[in-house]
Amino acid sequence: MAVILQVALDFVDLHRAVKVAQEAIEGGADWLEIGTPLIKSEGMNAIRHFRKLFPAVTLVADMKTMDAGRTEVEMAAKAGANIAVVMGHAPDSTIRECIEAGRNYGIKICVDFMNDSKIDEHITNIEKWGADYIAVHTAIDDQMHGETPFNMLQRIGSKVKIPIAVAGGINSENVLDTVNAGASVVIVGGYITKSKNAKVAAESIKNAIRENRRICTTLFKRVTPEEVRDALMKLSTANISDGSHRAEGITGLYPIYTNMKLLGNAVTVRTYPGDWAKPVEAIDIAKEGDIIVIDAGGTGPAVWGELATHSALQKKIRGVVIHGAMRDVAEIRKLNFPAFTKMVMPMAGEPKGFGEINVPIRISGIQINPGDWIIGDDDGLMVLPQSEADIMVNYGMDCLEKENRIREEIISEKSSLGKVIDVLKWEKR
Ligand SMILES: O=C([C@H](O)CO)[C@H](O)[C@H](O)COP(=O)(O)O
Repeated sequence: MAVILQVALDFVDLHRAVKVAQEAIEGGADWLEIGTPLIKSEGMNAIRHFRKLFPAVTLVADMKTMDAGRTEVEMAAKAGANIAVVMGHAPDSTIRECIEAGRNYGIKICVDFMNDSKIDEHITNIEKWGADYIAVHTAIDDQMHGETPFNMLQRIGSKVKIPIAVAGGINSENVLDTVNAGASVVIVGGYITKSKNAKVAAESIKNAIRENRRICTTLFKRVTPEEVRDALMKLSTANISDGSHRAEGITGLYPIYTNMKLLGNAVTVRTYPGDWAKPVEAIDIAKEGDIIVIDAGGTGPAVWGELATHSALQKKIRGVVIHGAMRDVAEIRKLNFPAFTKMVMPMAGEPKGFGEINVPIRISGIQINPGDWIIGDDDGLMVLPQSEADIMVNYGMDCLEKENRIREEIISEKSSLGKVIDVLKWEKR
């Protein structure tokens, strides 16, 4: 049996979901999923709308039912859905009610095991009760923490007789793994809905399956801690801030030239105003790829200049951040050495040797620990604690991907941000 491509329309706005659905169907998508966010935003009217626009397409209502199974399945069925989703975590009575109601109203039922440890012991019952599909699903939020549905799918693939659907970060690179592990329905959300061209994205999923090959993608995949540097190269400080619930960055320091990308792990220095001994010693301690982050009390005299920069370049240090002052800025610009500073002045201090290297420091209220990731660009500086960097990067990537799609919609439809995201509708009341 051919593998079915189900496109998960996880939008909050109907018009955007419709546009992606049209593109995806052109690209060969088989089923359309009215995603949970869309159902929460628009209710059953979303299903009615899609039924009218796509009369012949199988519509999946991702209700994520947890209770009142009969009522929710009846609503979805009467609105025009062909399949409704109940959670594997729901009480057994709710799952059974959904299955019964499904039979009564002529709609199929998919039991969604989202990161569910109960799945192994539950499968036999679910099949016995008459569910039509089982879904193995990794939540979007868990994907950001590096989780995937592949292990669970591998484990249960051979045990299940009814068709298995799989969801959670599926893209053109990994879709083959899901098919090889026994998935009959591949549920693809972000890879298609955030693509600049959903038709091309749907086609590449279909091609990967048909041609039994991995089609590489640089976006729409989450990173491990080892992959943080490469991913940060693609991101801006704004992406990181957005992804971390509008997290604040270091404020009051500025890049000495524009179009700069500062990226590396912090070697921290606490020194006294004008005392450049520890900053210079830190150059000998830092490794290739590091950034020296200096707290010099936010004032002059300068603790960094051209000779320090030449030394840093010898060691392939990626840049410097100074809560204090630097000098020789024209030369440092010519050397293309990324530097952020609070002040610029000609007067240097002297090397007294006070302070410490690689201790926690605070600049503008933001704590920086040795080893933290520092990213800087024209918008400012963000600090990513080492233990959370992969998660912050993954949420930042999600923001970048969403923005890419919105930008494309603005340009291709000669529209505006306000119209595309329906800003009036979402103003706070
Ligand atoms: O069902 C989904 C999620 O719970 C939000 O409603 C997604 O549609 C599903 O995970 C597929 O999306 P991607 O993981 O972005 O492919």
